[in-house]
Amino acid sequence: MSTEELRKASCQPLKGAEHRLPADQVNALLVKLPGWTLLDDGRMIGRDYRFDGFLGALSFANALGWIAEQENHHPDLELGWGYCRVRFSTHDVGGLSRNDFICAAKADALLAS
Ligand SMILES: C[C@H](O)[C@H](O)[C@H]1CNC2=NC(N)=NC(=O)C2=N1
Repeated sequence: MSTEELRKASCQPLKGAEHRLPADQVNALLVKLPGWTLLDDGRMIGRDYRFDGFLGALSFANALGWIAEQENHHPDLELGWGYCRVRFSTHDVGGLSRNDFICAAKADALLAS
């Protein structure tokens, strides 16, 4: 899947370990999302976004929150002055699913010019 395809895709309800992506697919998708890294022994992806102040970080977190509700797929967020730390994993599969990469691409698209 290309970055553009990920950005346009919708999350699907996924439950069960059979939906967990194998390492080769994870690595192939990560290549499409520069800035995102593998965390937690490959069970999570994350990216730290930088902003000029607090309001930028807060606005980004709010926009991402709206997307998360639409997609029913939710990030772990940590924010403060100048940064928003985003983490995705799929609790319902016990690791990474396609949904994490779709939402990561949508998060990036919020800031793309
Ligand atoms: C019941 C509800 O649909 C599920 O728990 C959804 C909600 N949002 C979710 N978000 C994330 N990141 N992983 C999930 O497994 C997940 N599951």
